Amino acid sequence: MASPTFDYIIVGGGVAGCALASRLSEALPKDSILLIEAGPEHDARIAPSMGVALSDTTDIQWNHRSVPQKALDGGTVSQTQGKVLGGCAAINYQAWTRGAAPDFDRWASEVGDKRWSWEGLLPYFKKTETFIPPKSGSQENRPDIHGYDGPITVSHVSSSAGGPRNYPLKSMMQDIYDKAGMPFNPDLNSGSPFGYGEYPNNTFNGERKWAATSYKRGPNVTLWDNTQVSKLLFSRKKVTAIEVLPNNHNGTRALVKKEVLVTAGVQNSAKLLLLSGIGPNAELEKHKIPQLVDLPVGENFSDHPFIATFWKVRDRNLALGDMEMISPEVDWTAGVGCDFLSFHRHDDEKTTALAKKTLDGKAIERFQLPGRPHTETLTMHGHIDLTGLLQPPVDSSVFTFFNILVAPSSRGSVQLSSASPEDPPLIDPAIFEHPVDLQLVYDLTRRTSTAIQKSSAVSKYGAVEYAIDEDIRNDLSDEALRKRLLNTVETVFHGSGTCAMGAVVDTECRVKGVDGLRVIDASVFPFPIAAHYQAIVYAVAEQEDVRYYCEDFVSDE
Ligand SMILES: Cc1cc2nc3c(=O)[nH]c(=O)nc-3n(C[C@H](O)[C@H](O)[C@H](O)COP(=O)(O)OP(=O)(O)OC[C@H]3O[C@@H](n4cnc5c(N)ncnc54)[C@H](O)[C@@H]3O)c2cc1C
Repeated sequence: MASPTFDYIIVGGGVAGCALASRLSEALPKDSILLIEAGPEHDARIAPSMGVALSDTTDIQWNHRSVPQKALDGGTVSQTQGKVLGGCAAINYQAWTRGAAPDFDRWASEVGDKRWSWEGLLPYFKKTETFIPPKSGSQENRPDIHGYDGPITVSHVSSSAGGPRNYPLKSMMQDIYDKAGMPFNPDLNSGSPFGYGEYPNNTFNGERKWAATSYKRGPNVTLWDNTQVSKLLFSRKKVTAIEVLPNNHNGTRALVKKEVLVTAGVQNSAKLLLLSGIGPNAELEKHKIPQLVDLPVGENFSDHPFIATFWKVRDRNLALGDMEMISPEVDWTAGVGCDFLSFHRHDDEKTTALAKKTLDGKAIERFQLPGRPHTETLTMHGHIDLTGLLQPPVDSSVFTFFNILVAPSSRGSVQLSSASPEDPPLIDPAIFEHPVDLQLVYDLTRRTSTAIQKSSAVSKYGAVEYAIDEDIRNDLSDEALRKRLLNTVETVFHGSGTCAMGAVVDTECRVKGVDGLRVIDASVFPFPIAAHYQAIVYAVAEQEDVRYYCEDFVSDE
């Protein structure tokens, strides 16, 4: 069979891939676009808000694990990703956060292009969403910074239509945040996310709103699902075709006239570039792959790891797993069982001194960047254990506190395990390797656990921490926190940076040193952003899409 030819080929039908396929097909109706996704087009488990989430191991995920982590005594963590049309947005927890304005302003100044600043990205954050403000803070919301006719419905616990969401432990949660000295923030997506606010999420009426179904594809898009791209082919330095695994789509090769957009996610975009000869010499030589261009592909990888604490309350029928799924007070199927999340900084003397002693150059500048959060907490009404190893107490209502590091200084890598495209990559998120990262997560966990002890969680509900050794229950020393860490550590799956802007791609997301190839996904973040990543990846894809059809598009560089 002759190889089919397309104007554009998009590799990876995740957040960025689906958004780009939709926008390009709308803007360039005469161009042919091939969207290739390694997983299936549909899966009935995705649409319900409580469908696939919380990192179950399923056949619509890559189910990768990290390499042994030095700071975890050789332990490993899940590094799963979505393998289905919609990518991780089909399996994620649906938190919708844009992050802090200073993070993007820093991004723009590091790459020398103000379109990546907060003001530069704001139109695209708006373009993505149909925003439904939280009822709790609507008076103080800023309508000017939200979008009202975008593909993704972004609601809040109090404003998502569908079943009631009066979680029985809600006011207790609020009391904990108050006791932790975290002020209420009426809009976590204003560019200043400090304090706690209602969980913004891309769920409405009990249904996930995600890339694959919310972004419509025009008739000029051809979809090859269940098809994994194994290699990019070049003539001199111009990309000319893609190859797929021999047993996928009859092993058909597809030729490209204009561009290939790699949107395969932070792990697989790097893997594909490396398999195609784009990467560091030493890494390619190890696998006998001829080098096309020498770029630091796969370096600069990071993730957002956490310590979880688990709490059992005295009364029953107050939390997910211990109540009817649908009751007059709460319909657990109406959305993710989470009321609040919050972001914080750590400018205390001890942390600042450690940062100054152990970080330098860009790392210390980023750490000290005013207005950039270092950590986040997220509270869930139930036993939410991502390790899958901790048993909840029988017949009890429980809640979980995630103490998350969102500004890691540690950097790891994504490398090849072999030259075979069928083998998973070697993924090293370097969790908590940097001493400042540990200090931050310990401080946050101390702060939240102390607040819980002082709050109505204990005085009214008799909360007791579980899933820890008896002898450290009241101990919040670094040693005791390390035990909690080793027991509960995972990440919230916010990988980024393996094809960083500035180092691997330019500010148009074009891969340096070759023609006709872009990477557009979470790989291009130059450093970790203090947020959950999907809203940012949508905005990156929306922003990048403008380059293709806006003829009077003028660079401000
Ligand atoms: C369990 C989990 C929970 C999360 N929770 C949240 C959350 O609550 N809020 C939030 O904002 N973010 C969350 N995230 C992160 C967020 O979803 C991702 O950062 C975001 O989806 C990344 O988008 P992307 O386009 O870079 O990649 P992806 O969405 O991962 O898309 C990549 C796509 O490419 C496909 N692909 C890969 N390799 C190939 C190949 N060789 N050929 C063809 N196709 C290929 C994949 O199958 C996938 O569909 C979560 C992630 C996970 C895994």
